[in-house]
Amino acid sequence: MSLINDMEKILISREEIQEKVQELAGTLSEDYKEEFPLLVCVLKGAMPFMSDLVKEMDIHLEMDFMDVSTYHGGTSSTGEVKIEKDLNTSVEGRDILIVEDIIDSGLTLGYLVDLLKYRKAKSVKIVTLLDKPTGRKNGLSADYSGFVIPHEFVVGYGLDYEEKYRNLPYVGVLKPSVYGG
Ligand SMILES: O=P(O)(O)OC[C@H]1O[C@H](OP(=O)(O)OP(=O)(O)O)[C@H](O)[C@@H]1O
Ligand code: HPA
Ligand SMILES: [Mg+2]
Repeated sequence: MSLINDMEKILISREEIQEKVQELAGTLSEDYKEEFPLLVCVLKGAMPFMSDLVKEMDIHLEMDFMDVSTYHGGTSSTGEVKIEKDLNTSVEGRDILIVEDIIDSGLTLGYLVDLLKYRKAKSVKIVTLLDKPTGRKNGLSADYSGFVIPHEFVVGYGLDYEEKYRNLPYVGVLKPSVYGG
């Protein structure tokens, strides 16, 4: 038994991810070489991306972690977000790079960007591995983006279905039978 048996298809292979992470890290290292950026990993999904990205960045940087949950429920989609774990570092005057696995509705990041600006960050930028523009409920866009993906629910490389599949080294779409269909 292998987890790959649960996949309908692989959208992005391990090799394609590795190549893209190196490319993004190179660009970021160039753009931030004069700064001492604070990389903010949005738990839990961005953990594998953050881990691989920082190892390819050849500049001084600081890391911190934040865990937020977004309430999409009810009839409103106001992007109300609850902070489950806050940063340990002050962002005032800092150049912040938010590291995300995916931007879908944009509500999580919309909230985070506003919060970090309110806390007087010098700059706030976003790097995301995946961008699903068809899901967007606000005008949010990433400053650095790996792959634009179609309107499908994806798992792997940090992304979960019921907390599972985050450990896959690739990004894929599950077979309908996995959802109990
Ligand atoms: O653009 P959005 O519609 O807000 O969706 C994107 C966010 O949703 C997922 O996280 P989730 O809140 O499910 O938590 P997790 O990272 O712990 O899986 C994903 O990791 C992003 O953080
Ligand atoms: N997969 C897993 N988690 C997600 C997704 C997705 O496509 N979009 C937002 N959170
Ligand atoms: Mg997340």
